[in-house]
Amino acid sequence: MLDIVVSEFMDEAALDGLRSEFEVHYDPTLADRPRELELLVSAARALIVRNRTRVQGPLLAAARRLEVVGRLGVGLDNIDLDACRARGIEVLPATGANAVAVAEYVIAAALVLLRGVFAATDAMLEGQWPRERLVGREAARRRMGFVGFGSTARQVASRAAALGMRIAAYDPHLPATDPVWQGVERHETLEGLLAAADVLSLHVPLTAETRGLIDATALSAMRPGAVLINTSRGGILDEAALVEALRAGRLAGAALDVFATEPLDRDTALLFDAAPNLILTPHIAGVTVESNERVSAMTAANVRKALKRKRA
Ligand SMILES: O=C(O)[C@H](O)COP(=O)(O)O
Repeated sequence: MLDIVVSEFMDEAALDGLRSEFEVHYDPTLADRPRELELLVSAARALIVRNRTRVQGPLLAAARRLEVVGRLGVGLDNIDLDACRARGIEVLPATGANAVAVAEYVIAAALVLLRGVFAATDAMLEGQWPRERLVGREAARRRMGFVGFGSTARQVASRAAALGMRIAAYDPHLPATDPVWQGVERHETLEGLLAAADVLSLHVPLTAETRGLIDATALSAMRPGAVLINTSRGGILDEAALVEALRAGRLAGAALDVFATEPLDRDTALLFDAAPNLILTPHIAGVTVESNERVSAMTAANVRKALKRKRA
């Protein structure tokens, strides 16, 4: 009898651990074949996903034996949490396991965007020597602003502080008395943070409260010449308004790892085409060799424990 279906990529060692105790069906392309996935999940006690599998509507309706969803990551916006709760299906994210990977991505992006020297190879091979055009900015003493100051943002902040950056954040869900605010400029309003940050990094989940949070008005409230990094979720940022701010030169650059539609649809690709100083990556900030091992091991352990507990 099938115990666990894994519909997106997962580390082999963690899979082998699960296979030693359970019947596992692993196919990292299943997220793109929802009908087949529904059929498989109808017999399974557990489902392990990343961010592409829509654990909602028809999939949940088909999943009659489902007891546990293991999430190889932290974002839960692809999962209908209310429906899972109502059915008694546990949803288990890999909390914290990819935070270092995201933090290193954000720091790298901040340095690349501020310095602006790392796209000169083509010009140099053409015989140019564009030194004056490539005089960039230092991170030290600039202000890194965080929208959302949870554990991933704090991993970024400690690294940014080590570079000599000032740390500022807006997080209405963290009480002012929380010790994490020590040494951090705490902003009561989003507008206050936007006006202060030289580098703005987004670290909030996609919820009804955060959808469209960084819209045209928010972007126009940012410091002229600031740069923006989004590793949270695409729906939080108005992509068209960002491109407009980049083209107008109000913002100096952006790095986007997450998008309203993933992979990019044709219209979004056209929108982003040739936008100045825009770095695009395919939802990979949280995925490194090491984080994939940690996330997979944590998820395997979470699912194993839940299945054993439920059987007992
Ligand atoms: O939510 C997350 O942690 C990110 O989406 C990365 O995880 P994923 O690759 O599993 O989506």
